[in-house]
Amino acid sequence: MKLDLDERFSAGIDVIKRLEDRGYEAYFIGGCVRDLLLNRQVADIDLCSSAKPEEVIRLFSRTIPTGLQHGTVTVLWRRKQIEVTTFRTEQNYANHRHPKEVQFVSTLAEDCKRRDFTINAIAMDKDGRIIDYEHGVADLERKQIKTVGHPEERFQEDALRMLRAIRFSTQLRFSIQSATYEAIKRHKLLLQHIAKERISVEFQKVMQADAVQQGVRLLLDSGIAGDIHPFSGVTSAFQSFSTFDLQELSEKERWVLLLFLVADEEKALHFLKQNMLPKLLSREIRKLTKLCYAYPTYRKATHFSDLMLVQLGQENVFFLLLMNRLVTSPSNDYLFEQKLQHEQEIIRSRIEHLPLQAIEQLAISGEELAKLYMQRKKGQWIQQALERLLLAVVNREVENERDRLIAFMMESEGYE
Ligand SMILES: Nc1ccn([C@@H]2O[C@H](COP(=O)(O)OP(=O)(O)OP(=O)(O)O)[C@@H](O)[C@H]2O)c(=O)n1
Repeated sequence: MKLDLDERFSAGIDVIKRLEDRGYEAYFIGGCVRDLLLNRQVADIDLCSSAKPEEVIRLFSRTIPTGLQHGTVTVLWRRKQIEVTTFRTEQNYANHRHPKEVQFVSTLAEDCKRRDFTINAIAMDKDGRIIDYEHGVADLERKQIKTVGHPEERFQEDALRMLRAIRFSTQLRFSIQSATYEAIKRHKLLLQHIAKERISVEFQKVMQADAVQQGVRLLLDSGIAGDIHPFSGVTSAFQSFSTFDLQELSEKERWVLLLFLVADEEKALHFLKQNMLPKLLSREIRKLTKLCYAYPTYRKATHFSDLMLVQLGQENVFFLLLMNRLVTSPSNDYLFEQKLQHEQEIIRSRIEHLPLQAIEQLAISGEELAKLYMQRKKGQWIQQALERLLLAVVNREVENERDRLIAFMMESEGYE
């Protein structure tokens, strides 16, 4: 088989050519070949080569020794980063983690034998010719994840591969070959030895995939979600999570739903922390999760008071409506979307008709209040006064005009 390579591969082709010019072998390998064959977006370009890391470093002017312990050097080539890994085996495993020292080999065939799955062991030369020692192309066609050689050996070498199998199955909507899957069930406890950062990278990819539900079901069925930290603390949340139509939800919504289903705020936030999501996303999820725990029962637009609408803001109220509808609707409710939209419409119209939409729109600020009452020490009373004014404006007891608000303050108890 020979493929046409477009510009995504051009930097890699240049690097291969230079290596070949110096008498080394080099090939595209792993995810880039797999994704090219599947017509998926190609992320990183990885090469494998007979050149040793120090030889790669010598041959290229700009390199980063990204993973010398695995024989990997990153070559910087025309604003692209190409990872070059020397042909190697997997040996000297300690505690089912990465090898202590790398063992180089001389042929591509041997290098392919040490790789995790057949679909990740397809090599391609610079002209687009496929070299497929482990019959990965047939497994791509069969849509199956199968280890190279004995699954036990591959999982003993690196237990994370069991989670990777579930992740690839979820991302690609592939099945897991039965011998591979049975070995996952048997050896799942080896995952206890894996660093939580690596586990969290794989789980995040499951949560991002369209078929997230398939992934969560596999995590449960294989026993990983029941036995392996950090999932073991929240197994029942996983069980109910797997019954939702998750595909329709954004990544953020999926996380908040899962955390809300934990039904214990502290436990949920602890689980979130252990998953090491990107900071911004994590902060947002944390905020929304806390909100869901603070307002667990507001599932109808009429259950929100006017004051709550202003205090929470439309976006947060919409989120609460969604979460509460999700956890209270039967999973086959075909009117789900219509009901949700109807509720959102009611909220939107109620907010529109309020005298003001946010506390910041009050015609007097906290600073102005502090100036008016110079004799008082700044403190909590300012916020309390603002909230009192907000309530009065929302209830139409006073108009949202500066002088009227001041007069209202003066009249009301405790503020003379
Ligand atoms: N535990 C692992 C990790 C990686 N690999 C090999 O190294 C390649 C590159 O690994 P990685 O970049 O983690 O994954 P990709 O297959 O490129 O997939 P993705 O980029 O989607 O993560 C894999 O294809 C596989 O051949 C492996 O054998 N065992």
